[in-house]
Amino acid sequence: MASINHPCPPGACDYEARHNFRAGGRRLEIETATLRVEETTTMKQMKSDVIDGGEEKGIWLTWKDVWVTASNTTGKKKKKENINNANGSRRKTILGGLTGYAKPGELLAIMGPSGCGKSTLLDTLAGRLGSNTRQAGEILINGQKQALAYGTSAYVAQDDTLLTTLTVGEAVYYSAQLQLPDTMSKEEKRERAEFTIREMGLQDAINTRIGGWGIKGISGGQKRRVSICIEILTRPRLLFLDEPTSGLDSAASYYVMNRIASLDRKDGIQRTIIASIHQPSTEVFQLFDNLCLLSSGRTVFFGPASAASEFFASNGFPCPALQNPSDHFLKTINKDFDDNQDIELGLAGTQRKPTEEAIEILVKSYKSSDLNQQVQAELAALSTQGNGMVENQRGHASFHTQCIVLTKRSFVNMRRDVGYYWLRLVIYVAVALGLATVFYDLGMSEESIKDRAALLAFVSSFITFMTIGGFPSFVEDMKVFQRERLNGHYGVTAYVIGNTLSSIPYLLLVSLIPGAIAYYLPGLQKTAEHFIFFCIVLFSCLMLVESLMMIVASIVPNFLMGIITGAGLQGIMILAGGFFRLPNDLPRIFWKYPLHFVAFHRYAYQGLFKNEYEGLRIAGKSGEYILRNIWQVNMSYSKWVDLAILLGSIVVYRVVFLAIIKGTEKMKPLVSSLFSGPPKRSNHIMVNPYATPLQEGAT
Ligand SMILES: Nc1ncnc2c1ncn2[C@@H]1O[C@H](COP(=O)(O)OP(=O)(O)OP(=O)(O)O)[C@@H](O)[C@H]1O
Repeated sequence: MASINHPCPPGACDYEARHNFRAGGRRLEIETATLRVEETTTMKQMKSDVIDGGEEKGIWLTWKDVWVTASNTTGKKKKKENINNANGSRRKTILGGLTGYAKPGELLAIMGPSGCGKSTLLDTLAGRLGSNTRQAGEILINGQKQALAYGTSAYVAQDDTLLTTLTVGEAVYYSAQLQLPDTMSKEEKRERAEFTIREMGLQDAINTRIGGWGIKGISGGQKRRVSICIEILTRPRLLFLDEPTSGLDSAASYYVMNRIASLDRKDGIQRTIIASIHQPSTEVFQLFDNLCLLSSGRTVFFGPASAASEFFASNGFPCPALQNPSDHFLKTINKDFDDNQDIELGLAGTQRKPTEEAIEILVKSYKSSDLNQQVQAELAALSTQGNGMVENQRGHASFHTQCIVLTKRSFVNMRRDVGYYWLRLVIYVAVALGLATVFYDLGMSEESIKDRAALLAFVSSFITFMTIGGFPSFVEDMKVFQRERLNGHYGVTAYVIGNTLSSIPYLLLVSLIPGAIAYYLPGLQKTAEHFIFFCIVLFSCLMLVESLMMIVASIVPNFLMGIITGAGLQGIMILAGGFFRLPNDLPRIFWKYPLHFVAFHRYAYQGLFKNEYEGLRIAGKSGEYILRNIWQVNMSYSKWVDLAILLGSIVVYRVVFLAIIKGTEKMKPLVSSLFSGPPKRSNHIMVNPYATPLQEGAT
């Protein structure tokens, strides 16, 4: 039997799960052997990257007495939450005075029950806390207070934010092209991408689409591994992983964690790796150098992972035989189900709180333990022996390469995402057919004066209005951008250029086909010049609405709120455009000045009206007369000026989009520094029936 060849390692109590993967294990071992052979060229390349980039320094990360509070969104003080109300404000304490360190060449695991603050600790260390949080305490990198430059560290977030239309291979390869320096050839980048994909055991899914809502693609566990692949492509010196093994079976978890833990060995650079993790198997647990065990934002244990069992045993909580130690730790400190247990045991309403007592014993014991003293000593030593400022030595693809790759990737995504353009094209064609039948063959009667304008106003306002239908796709796009941007994959300008250029062919297509139907069947001016002008105005309006929606997506990244905001803004601009209420009849305050001049609809209406009426004589009236006296069009400049204003507005909208993203990035650290400061005692009272006296450092 295969089990003879794969005996369960001693001390591993979760052997059943792994033995279920015996065959898989054998296959993976063979793959590992193949990888070992193939590693040589890729590893050489990785090494030379490092040498090219200069001397790589390891990163020592230390944190002392870190507190994080968040505004209480419910507004109500919940019974068991740690809510600060000493100064009248309601803030929930998420992290209560954590101290620890992470060293190069070591893997620090953060463990604890769900909601204990693992992700918050990772976010705090990585400088990614949300705007409703406040932090206090000292976080040092190589002994100094410094912000890590984009790209020095990588963060694998809990959610897998990926472009669902790409295949696994494409997602990783595009990312390699964006992140790896131009000194590497395309072939080398492809090799690195393929190597990393195999490292994460994704070779069989390389040509499978990632998939998402409505499209079945790779599994959740495979998505997790794609996210990890993308972030380890450049072998960052500081790597944060938020639950890297969620969704993975125990064998895959082991291989993934093993590859992550052994990143150092591949190129000889010592990496600092911090991972929050749920339910590690015994084998995975053995990969950890240090363990930080949290409960309700407090440290239960920090120290060598191998010392945790002894610490629990010495406090009266020995790990039962044949039980996975990590399961035992979590079970001992998880108090979420105490009430259920009480109900099951018929003790509801009594004072039985064994888990809370256990936690208090462990927290107190840890505080007074040698382990804690050792952490303080390490901290003191690390803060003096650090290597100073960390330079971002990671080479990037050039701006030019970033623009080209982002344009290509976005083009492919737009082509494959039905919701981006294709669905809109179908709806536009249907609406254009509707318009063509309603306004068919307008002729030259008196009524056609009004009908022509109604048709043109409908096309330039309502057809373009429907662009908001693409908003969900814009939001998904923005989410991927935000993840990649936070990890320093590319610049904001390159993204905006890529996004703009890639959309042009589709917008031309959706202007031309429905445009031709809605233009020729009603019998508008037939020359090519008039039709081309009409299409360019339609294209400009679509581009403007799309730019407006991208601006909205960057500010309001929520489907419903974004669509409501975008629709509201457009509705107001349409009203002020000068068709539904003529320019001279618009109320002067707000609607005429400034809105009529700001709303791009004014230039679209006036340009299209001039394009249609100029040169015509309808029911005895000249086109110029109709424009000036009926539609109150400003005739002091030509239709081409209206078009130029529309095209210029596209540039302005895109620059605004760029400025908002850049501004948000610049403002975030400022806002966080405003809200962070020396810890105040009143800010961190942890209301708890077993509360220990506050440490002095937290005052
Ligand atoms: N920005 C925030 N605003 C308000 N509450 C927050 C915020 N961030 C985290 N919290 C709260 O802090 C607690 C810890 O959250 P966190 O995500 O860090 O837990 P976790 O240990 O990573 O949980 P899980 O293992 O389930 O992912 C939770 O109760 C969460 O609701």
